[in-house]
Amino acid sequence: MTAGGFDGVERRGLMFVLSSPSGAGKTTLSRMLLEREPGLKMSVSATTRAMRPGEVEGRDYFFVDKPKFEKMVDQGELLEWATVFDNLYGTPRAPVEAALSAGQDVLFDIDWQGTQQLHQKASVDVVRVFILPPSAADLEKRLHTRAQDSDEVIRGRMSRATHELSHWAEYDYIVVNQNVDDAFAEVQSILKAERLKRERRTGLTEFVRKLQRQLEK
Ligand SMILES: Nc1ncnc2c1ncn2[C@@H]1O[C@H](COP(=O)(O)OP(=O)(O)OP(=O)(O)O)[C@@H](O)[C@H]1O
Ligand SMILES: Nc1nc2c(ncn2[C@@H]2O[C@H](COP(=O)(O)O)[C@@H](O)[C@H]2O)c(=O)[nH]1
Repeated sequence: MTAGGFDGVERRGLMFVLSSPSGAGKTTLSRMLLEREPGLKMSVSATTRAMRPGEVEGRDYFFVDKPKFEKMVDQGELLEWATVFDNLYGTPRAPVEAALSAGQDVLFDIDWQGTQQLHQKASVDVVRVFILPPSAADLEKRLHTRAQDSDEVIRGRMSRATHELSHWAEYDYIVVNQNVDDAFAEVQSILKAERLKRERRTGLTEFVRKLQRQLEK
């Protein structure tokens, strides 16, 4: 099955990826997108990282231990996976394939390594968006304001930010998340435009043929 737009033209589902240095705002923007964009489903990752206060099993992540994660890798259950900040993270394959074949678009909050793997597997269906913080000071402030990681973890994430940033040019779109509403509007516009791309819209040929038949009458 394929997704249908407001105009009823069928199209292939897409994989919408948000990446950024930790704390730039991917989770915030993802939640806003999911609230306001019907037809978009979040890919919930598996991770060996410890659960943060307020996180919910199966909503934020599937929290698994290392042997379980390694078994998922061995059995080909992950579409992509990577080591990030000394923990393992990966995308369960089955829910993504089920959502795409049910005509939904899928949203991913994954790092540059996972994005490269997804792009290698399904390049035309992957839309890559990189979120930048307005400044290093803002990034650090956001990690502290979130108040979910220790100072040591925050220091580690800040020191990895330069490396994460170095991958910005591998992305299709770059959004600076200064004001969250402005950044959201930009991300939403990207999704809307990508949904309209001719090559995804498998129903266009039939739609235009029908129009032509009507015009010939
Ligand atoms: N434009 C913004 N202005 C101020 N604060 C923001 C903005 N966007 C997000 N935040 C806040 O910054 C903190 C980090 O945001 P968020 O958790 O969305 O980042 P993230 O990129 O998902 O991080 P991680 O990669 O570690 O999961 C949160 O407390 C969030 O509310
Ligand atoms: N390659 C993947 N990266 C992932 C996945 N799920 C999350 N992530 C990235 O990990 C870091 C840290 O996340 P946090 O929740 O511990 O703050 C962040 O950059 C995420 O985008 C995944 O399945 N694959």
